[in-house]
Amino acid sequence: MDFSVLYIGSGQASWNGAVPLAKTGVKIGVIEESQYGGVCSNKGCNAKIILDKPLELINRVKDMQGRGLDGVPSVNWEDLMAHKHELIVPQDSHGKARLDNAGITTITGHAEFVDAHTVSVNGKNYTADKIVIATGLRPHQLDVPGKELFANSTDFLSLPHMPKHVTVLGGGFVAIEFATIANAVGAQVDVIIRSNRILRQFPAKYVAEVQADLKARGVRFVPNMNVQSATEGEDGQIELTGDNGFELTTDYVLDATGRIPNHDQLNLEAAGVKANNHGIEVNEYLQTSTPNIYAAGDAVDKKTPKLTPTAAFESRYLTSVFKGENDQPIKYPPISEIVFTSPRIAQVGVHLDEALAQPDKYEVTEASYDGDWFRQVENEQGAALSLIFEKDGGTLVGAAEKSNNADNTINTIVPYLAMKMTKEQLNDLVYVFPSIEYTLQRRLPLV
Ligand SMILES: Cc1cc2nc3c(=O)[nH]c(=O)nc-3n(C[C@H](O)[C@H](O)[C@H](O)COP(=O)(O)OP(=O)(O)OC[C@H]3O[C@@H](n4cnc5c(N)ncnc54)[C@H](O)[C@@H]3O)c2cc1C
Ligand SMILES: NC(=O)c1ccc[n+]([C@@H]2O[C@H](COP(=O)([O-])OP(=O)(O)OC[C@H]3O[C@@H](n4cnc5c(N)ncnc54)[C@H](O)[C@@H]3O)[C@@H](O)[C@H]2O)c1
Repeated sequence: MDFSVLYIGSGQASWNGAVPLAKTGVKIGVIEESQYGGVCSNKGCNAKIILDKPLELINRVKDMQGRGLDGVPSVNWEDLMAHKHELIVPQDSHGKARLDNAGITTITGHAEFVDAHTVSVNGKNYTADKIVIATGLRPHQLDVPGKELFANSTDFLSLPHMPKHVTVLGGGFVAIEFATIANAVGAQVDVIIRSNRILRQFPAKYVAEVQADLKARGVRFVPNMNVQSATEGEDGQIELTGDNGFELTTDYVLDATGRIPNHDQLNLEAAGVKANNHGIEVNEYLQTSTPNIYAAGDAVDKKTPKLTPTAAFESRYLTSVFKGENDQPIKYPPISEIVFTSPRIAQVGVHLDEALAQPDKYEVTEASYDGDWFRQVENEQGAALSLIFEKDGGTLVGAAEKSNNADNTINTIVPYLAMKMTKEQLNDLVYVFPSIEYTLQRRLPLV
């Protein structure tokens, strides 16, 4: 065999486990058809957070007007895009160097299965004892006449100039994060959603508040609407039609209607690997229907959120299995999630809406920050934290926050949940004062 372990895809689900495994002397190959490091590094999280940064800063500056700060800066999209390129373009070569430096053989090209132990790339066959499918997702394209006029998330992340009128299709993570960015940069933004709810996985109450805030800033939402066609007008604008005679003329359409698995291009049948529209089917050891073939990250059909930290966790889990250090099924810790709106919404553990629907099982307390002096230093209004306790035993099992600092608060709570800490133990922790964490501790109903 050419390799002990051969990874298809070089994203978070691959390198996080492949690099430490290679360092133990195991012979490893990684195949990548596009950019090394995968979506998050090159056309996902990293690029997005660079474009979001000025918005976050501007919102904080707005809150401080008349409280020590005068004047609100505006976003220079072209400069911001140049800054993004400067940081993101090298990620591909850094991603490859990370593998090369660990002694991993990198193979550039499109991989397809020949059989359960053989993968073909550019007409050459490579054999391996074990193969890990870590091929991720690609943007879904709405199937309507004129769909070629639509841009996707990758296009938006390299948009040279912000159009005057941006129309976003979808109400998920990408749709709402990018609508928030386009609005802050000065575009008129319309968001067309096929249902009447955006960001379904986040607490309805906080989502409604964020949506109301976006509306107040000029974002228009078109609920319960299916786009039916797009045509290009003479002036280069895009004319959309939809249900019940709906028409909209716009400069730019971002199709943010979700992401679909790449496994349809892997010739899985040759290896006997089962998959469906949601991803590769795996057992609780991330093993596919063919025992020597595993899958990790976004490529997997799973209930766990398809995020970078979960992909990295699964990759590290597989390494512990391959090293013979772990014979247990994968056991996910509480997974935290955040949507980068302004303010952010973040959550971990039991979801707030699920807890509110089961009052016999959960006790929910909401701690408003409006009366908290430290949170008022930045004059943020309407920030709130919900804590979910199991009635039986009183353990903290979930939390959700809507605020500029939601990421920090939820990250602070992650170990509380993972270590199943009691109220008394939480009370005994000592944090820097003043700080977000100290404030959080005072908001917890501890004793
Ligand atoms: C716009 C956007 C913003 C995001 N923001 C966040 C965020 O803020 N936080 C967060 O946690 N997550 C975010 N995500 C999700 C995150 O990017 C993914 O969860 C993560 O990249 C999954 O890693 P992965 O390794 O499973 O797959 P990927 O990163 O998709 O890597 C798969 C790799 O496999 C390669 N590949 C596919 N098929 C083949 C083949 N046949 N042969 C060779 N190579 C192949 C692909 O080219 C790709 O490089 C975002 C995603 C997008 C699109
Ligand atoms: N902050 C983050 O962590 C972050 C940010 C961006 C993306 N991501 C990840 O990337 C992935 C993809 O995000 P996304 O926003 O592309 O997908 P999504 O699944 O979050 O949202 C897709 C949206 O498109 C709509 N939609 C789907 N099919 C449609 C159709 N035929 N017509 C009209 N609307 C349709 C859905 O109702 C939904 O509102 C997710 O797994 C997410 O976890 C995470």
